[in-house]
Amino acid sequence: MEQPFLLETRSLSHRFADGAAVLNNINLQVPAGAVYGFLGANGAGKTTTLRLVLGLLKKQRGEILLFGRPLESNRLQALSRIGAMIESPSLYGHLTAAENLQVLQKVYRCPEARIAQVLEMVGLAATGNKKAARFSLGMKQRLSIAMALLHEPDLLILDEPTNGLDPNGMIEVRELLLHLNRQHGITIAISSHLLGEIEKMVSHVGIIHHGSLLFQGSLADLQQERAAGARMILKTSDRQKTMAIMQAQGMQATFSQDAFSLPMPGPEATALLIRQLVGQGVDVYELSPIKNDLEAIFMDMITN
Ligand SMILES: Nc1ncnc2c1ncn2[C@@H]1O[C@H](COP(=O)(O)OP(=O)(O)OP(=O)(O)O)[C@@H](O)[C@H]1O
Repeated sequence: MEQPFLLETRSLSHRFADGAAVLNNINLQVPAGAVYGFLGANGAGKTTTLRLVLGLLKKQRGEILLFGRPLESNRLQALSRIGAMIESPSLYGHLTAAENLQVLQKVYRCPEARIAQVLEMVGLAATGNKKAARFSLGMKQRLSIAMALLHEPDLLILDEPTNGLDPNGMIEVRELLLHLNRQHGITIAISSHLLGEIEKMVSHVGIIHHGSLLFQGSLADLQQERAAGARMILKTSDRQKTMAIMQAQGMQATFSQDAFSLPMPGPEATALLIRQLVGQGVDVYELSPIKNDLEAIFMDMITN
């Protein structure tokens, strides 16, 4: 039977020698063909997870499966199918893009023609004699991605590849990754703390918080989950009357910082609420849904 996940972890946990557990039972599932966004704030445990997956850290508890087989019994073969960028790019500034790639091409012993191919794939084919030190940060990131692509991997694992980039650089990298996924069929796992940025490119999301996976699924699943828990903000001129009217309608509202927050009612219940408020002389200053993007979902998930 074909294994549907290129990367999977089961109950992966980790503790550094000097401290508390940093990963608790992480069950990542990266389907073939996905762009999987691994989201979490700084220190949530993304890099530790990715380092474990690549065998850069010694596994303590749980299982890691790459291409459907345990990492430990299949390490070299699995890693030969993975391109990774974990730490910030280590490029030779005094070399051109092609020369940087030549260094690795000799290590990997892949055909020299592959260099021109990957330069083309990442949009650096026209950089000629320009030294890497003079590249923009976005170009440097793309060159690092070219390095990760040199041995024709099926899976790219990128730790915060848009970190430190300006908006144009982020767009460049995002478009490149989408191109690699759609045109070259490469599955991508990308970590980020930039929620708005990643939302535009991922098909699947895993959200990690304090070492635990809070959510995993497709972007559509996440939005659905969010819609089920959608809330709205209500500001009026009279707190007591408003609360009484809402309670009479069976609405569970909370009040803080001069506004009510309540589960999004249906259109009829909303209309009735407004009619009753106005009918009892209460002015409605604001009635608005809480922003429904990944950022809001994430905030919801980490504050609840
Ligand atoms: N070598 C180490 N020794 C001890 N603690 C560590 C080590 N590396 C990471 N940590 C701790 O483990 C936790 C998770 O760190 P990790 O780097 O995995 O988070 P992250 O989500 O990748 O965040 P960032 O984006 O800041 O790298 C943090 O509390 C961090 O301080």
